[in-house]
Amino acid sequence: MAIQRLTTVEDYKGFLDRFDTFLLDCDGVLWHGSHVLEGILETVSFLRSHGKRLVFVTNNSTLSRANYVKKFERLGIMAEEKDIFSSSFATAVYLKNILQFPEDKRVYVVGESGITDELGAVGINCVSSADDNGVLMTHADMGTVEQDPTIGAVVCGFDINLNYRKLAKAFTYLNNKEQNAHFILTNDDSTFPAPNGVFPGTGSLAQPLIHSLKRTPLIMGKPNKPMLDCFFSNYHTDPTRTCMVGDRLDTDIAFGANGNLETLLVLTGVTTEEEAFAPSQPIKPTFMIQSFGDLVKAKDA
Ligand SMILES: O=C(O)[C@H](O)[C@H](O)COP(=O)(O)O
Ligand SMILES: [Mg+2]
Repeated sequence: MAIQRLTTVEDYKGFLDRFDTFLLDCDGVLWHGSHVLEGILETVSFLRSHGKRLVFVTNNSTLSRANYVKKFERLGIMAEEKDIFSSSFATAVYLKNILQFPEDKRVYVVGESGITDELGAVGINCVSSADDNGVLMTHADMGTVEQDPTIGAVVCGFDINLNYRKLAKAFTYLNNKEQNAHFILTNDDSTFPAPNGVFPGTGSLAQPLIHSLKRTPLIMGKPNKPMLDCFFSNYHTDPTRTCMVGDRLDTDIAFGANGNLETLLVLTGVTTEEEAFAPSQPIKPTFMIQSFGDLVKAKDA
């Protein structure tokens, strides 16, 4: 199926008239970090004024839904926790409901507060690696990394303070065959969209553990089943009138396809136009637009 490129005001209006609900990826669609992209605030207001429902579905595990609400408000977008689905939330739901994680075990978290906050909210005990932020490890320290039999899982997410000490602890817990700790990634995005390009993403940060352990982790976020189940069990929407909007083919657009949704690829994040149109590219969006912020021009139609 050919990708439908949206370029004119009439294209924008025709596209918007097809849908009642938009599942919006965040990094690379709405913002880069704390920089909201051009036209986004106006488009969000325009869509809501026309009765469209907006739901936010992000692989970024660094914030809890409660803190995402604060970020949205700080950046000028009203949002409620019930409309935010993050990979940290999907991870908490999976550990609680699917793994039925035992109460006498703990999760070692290589990541930020989004993970520890969401796991704590469902009553799962965590050991945060934040205590090792900035802690330099020496060769003499190698013998100080000990086993911890209370660790039943290691969860890895985006951790801007990742270091050798954290990796050594995670490796120690995951390499103990008797302990049989679960190895979980909140998501495995290879890169992270930033204002001036991309940086290594969560999936790349976990490679030292994947390579050294020779273990394949369970992955929670888009396009995987835990995030799909987390969304569709909490949010009931008509799939024929719902569009997934994202900047990555291998997470957002694949997630939409896995949920039998039409999809819109934006070119303000990771995926380039050349990548999307490459004949060898197996994942194709339904629609493509330069920026989600362009859609506000439909008001001139
Ligand atoms: O490295 C990461 O974790 C991802 O790049 C980032 O979190 C993506 O977030 P999203 O685009 O799904 O909002
Ligand atoms: Mg994105």
